[in-house]
Amino acid sequence: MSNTAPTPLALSPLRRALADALRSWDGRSVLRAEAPAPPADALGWLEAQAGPHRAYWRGRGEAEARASVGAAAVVEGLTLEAVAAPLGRLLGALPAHARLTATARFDARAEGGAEWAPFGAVRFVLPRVEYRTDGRAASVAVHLAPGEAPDAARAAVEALRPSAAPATAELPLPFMRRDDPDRADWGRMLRWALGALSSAGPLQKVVLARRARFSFEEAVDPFALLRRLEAATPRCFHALVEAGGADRAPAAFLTATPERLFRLDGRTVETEAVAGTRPRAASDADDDRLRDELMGSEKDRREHGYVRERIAAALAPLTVSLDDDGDASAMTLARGRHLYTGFRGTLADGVGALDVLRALHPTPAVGGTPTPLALDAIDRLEPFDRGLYAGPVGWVGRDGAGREAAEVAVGIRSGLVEGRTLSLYSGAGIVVGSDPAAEWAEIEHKIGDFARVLGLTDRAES
Ligand SMILES: C=C(O[C@H]1C=CC=C(C(=O)O)[C@@H]1O)C(=O)O
Repeated sequence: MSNTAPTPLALSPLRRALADALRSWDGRSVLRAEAPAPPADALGWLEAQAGPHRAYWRGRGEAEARASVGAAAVVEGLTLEAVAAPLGRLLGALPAHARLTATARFDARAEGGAEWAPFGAVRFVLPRVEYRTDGRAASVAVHLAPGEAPDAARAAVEALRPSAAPATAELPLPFMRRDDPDRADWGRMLRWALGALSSAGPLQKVVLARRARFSFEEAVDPFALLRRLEAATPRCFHALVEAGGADRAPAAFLTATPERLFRLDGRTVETEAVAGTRPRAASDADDDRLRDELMGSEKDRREHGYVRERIAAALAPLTVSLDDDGDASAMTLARGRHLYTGFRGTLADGVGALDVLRALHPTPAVGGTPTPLALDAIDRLEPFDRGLYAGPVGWVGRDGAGREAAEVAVGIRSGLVEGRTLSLYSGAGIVVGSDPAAEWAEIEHKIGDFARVLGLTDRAES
């Protein structure tokens, strides 16, 4: 892949595309002017740009990556319900290919930690400038929101910077690690949860998470980190979202998640239950044994079953047809395996991406069963704010034919970079029969993707 930059000369097509688009713009819809650009590494392009709302997205198994900077419009609020009306208007004004980046806190009701404040609760952003490439061809697009002055787009085009060469330097090693909860508190949390699960009460499953916070001598480069994570975690969604930064470096949320919350292509919706876990092993024989153990585990199937049941119940009122895979299969990742069941349906008339998002999030893969009781238990037991961890992250918008389209992942296997601090988050489903030590180890293995690219394997997996 070439790292040729969008030099001032290469901006001429975009300037012309913008001038052409402005001539026919009615000012009431979103303007998108797009022109070919030299192919570059999308993260390198993004790293070089200055401005707020830098974001990156590559769908699972997809060649195309999109990087964006700035905002032509931001729709945000405290809940998904609160943004429904303005979001609907903005989505209705989008042309083909245009997307809004989407993020939401795991639990909008939970009290937010200061570290997550820059990200807001629910946020949809129409990027000012977007770069997309599949590694062979590339383009740059600029947007204007309804009613905006054309100069906002012209200035953004002139402010574009040449791509940065991908960083090759080693990532720094942390000098300190702090776990919230620590092992003793994890034991106490699990005892409480297992007591509630085995009582006659209605709680059947709760997903409990941990945070491991690493301190470094120097600032962590989120772009270098994500670049290495992408290489280490094929078959995952990769996203980076920056927020804040007026008076200090912006915070960056990163995820390398295997789990899709949903995908929308016109009227077709796809989703999946992903729950039940085993690590992979180095030898084929051990790897096969662990796979068979997962597939045959009554406890993991139960954990998985709650997610399947909830997805089916949540989508039934929104769809005219809904099929699932039947039996669960194995989702095989670079270092781990999950039980997986795919769902595919056709949405009823009038149902859109936000309805699907509201119905599905949070599934019992990250919350529990029944959802409200599980959220209360998470709020009460976890000694940190999940923020965007396990929340929806992705995009909603239009495909190349102008149909409604969306892809939203579940922001697990994620981290928050704040200057010289990196916080890693992962959780595990707890049901009757869960073992606290095994669940601690499962989470340690899940944060291992990040830990490995940081050169921390021994410390993180001991
Ligand atoms: C909640 C997480 O994983 C979920 C997804 C797959 C398997 C899971 C499990 O087996 O516990 C979790 O439900 C996480 O990685 O933070």
